Amino acid sequence: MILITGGAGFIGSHTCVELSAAGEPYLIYDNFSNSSPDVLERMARITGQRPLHVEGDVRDRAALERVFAEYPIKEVIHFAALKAVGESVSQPLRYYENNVGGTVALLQAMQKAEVRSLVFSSSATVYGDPASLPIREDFPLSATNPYGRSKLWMEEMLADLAHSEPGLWRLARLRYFNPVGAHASGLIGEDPRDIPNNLMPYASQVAVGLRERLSIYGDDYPTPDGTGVRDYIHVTDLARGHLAALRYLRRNPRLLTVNLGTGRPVSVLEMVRAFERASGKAVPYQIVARRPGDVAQCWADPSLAEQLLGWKAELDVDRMCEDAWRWQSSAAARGV
Ligand SMILES: NC(=O)c1ccc[n+]([C@@H]2O[C@H](COP(=O)([O-])OP(=O)(O)OC[C@H]3O[C@@H](n4cnc5c(N)ncnc54)[C@H](O)[C@@H]3O)[C@@H](O)[C@H]2O)c1
Ligand SMILES: O=c1ccn([C@@H]2O[C@H](COP(=O)(O)OP(=O)(O)O[C@H]3O[C@H](CO)[C@H](O)[C@H](O)[C@H]3O)[C@@H](O)[C@H]2O)c(=O)[nH]1
Repeated sequence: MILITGGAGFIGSHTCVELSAAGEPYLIYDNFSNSSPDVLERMARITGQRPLHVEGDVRDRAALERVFAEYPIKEVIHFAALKAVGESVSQPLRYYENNVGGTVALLQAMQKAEVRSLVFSSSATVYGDPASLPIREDFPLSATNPYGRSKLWMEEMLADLAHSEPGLWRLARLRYFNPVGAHASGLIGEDPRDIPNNLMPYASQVAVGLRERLSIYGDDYPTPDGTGVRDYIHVTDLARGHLAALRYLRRNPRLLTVNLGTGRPVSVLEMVRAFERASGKAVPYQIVARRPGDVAQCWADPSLAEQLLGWKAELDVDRMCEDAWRWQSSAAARGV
């Protein structure tokens, strides 16, 4: 059985659905701080079975120890974290406590239970402002905000742990690029509680009429159309990457570090146009000043993941937008 921390969240719920399809048993462990138990019902409509879950916090080591004692857990996928970059700047201690503290407690509980296989959600944010593109895993790392620093520290903690008990730990550090889209059923997707920080959920809310217009943060970057360029990856492709990483770790007791991206650069304006095509709705926008801390361009060299895991992203930007739109325009996303 696989323990999925943060399994009720955006990427976690999609990964659970893929695990169900692959016949892999799992247990969701989530405190619902950024998700709702409703998602469990919607996942059941996709998989045919309500997922097993325990409500709990990853910082609560005693609760985790009970979970390891009670269920036959052999592997962990660790999604649980706070992820809003701006909020991490104003509340750094909350981010370090939740993300770093939660990961320490989880790893301690794992060590005690002799469970030594973990797939960890890292982020392309660990590359800071890359000196060249596409980004390979051996590029220099840096952090520009507390969220990014928490990811860097957790990556380093995992490396220290691997060195402390050579050959025992099976650890994957998956560096996600920009996850977007939703499940093809329209039943699960990204569900931001407040005003969305990220491009795709914001554009979706404009298209559905919840917000008046999108602000595009700068059109004077050194990019083909002046707007920021990213590597958007469909959340279902990303979810499948976790299965590939688990299977790799089952064969290889080592520390794995891979990019999960498509390798295809897409600008903000290209994304807005793709979203308009997919939704048939206009996405009115205004150009505003650059957002502090944004890099001009960021996209992956995804070849290591293909070579080691036999995984590559398959779904294109049009499909990402169609699925995001199906989710955003569904009753579930509107909370009705
Ligand atoms: N979405 C992105 O753009 C992105 C990019 C790179 C990396 N990541 C990382 O991927 C992971 C999943 O992200 P997501 O987009 O699915 O976020 P999300 O907020 O939708 O999901 C995270 C889940 O973890 C839960 N959680 C948070 N703190 C917890 C705690 N202390 N104990 C138990 N549960 C807790 C939340 O309730 C939520 O269900 C995170 O680690 C995030 O940092 C996300
Ligand atoms: O309302 C918006 C929101 C975003 N953008 C632009 O759209 C692009 C993508 O921005 P997102 O906020 O969607 O994503 P980021 O690349 O800034 O960051 C995301 O991906 C990173 C990894 O690359 C980190 O994981 C981070 O946590 C996660 O939010 C950027 O050029 C940004 O300036 C806008 O123009 N308007």
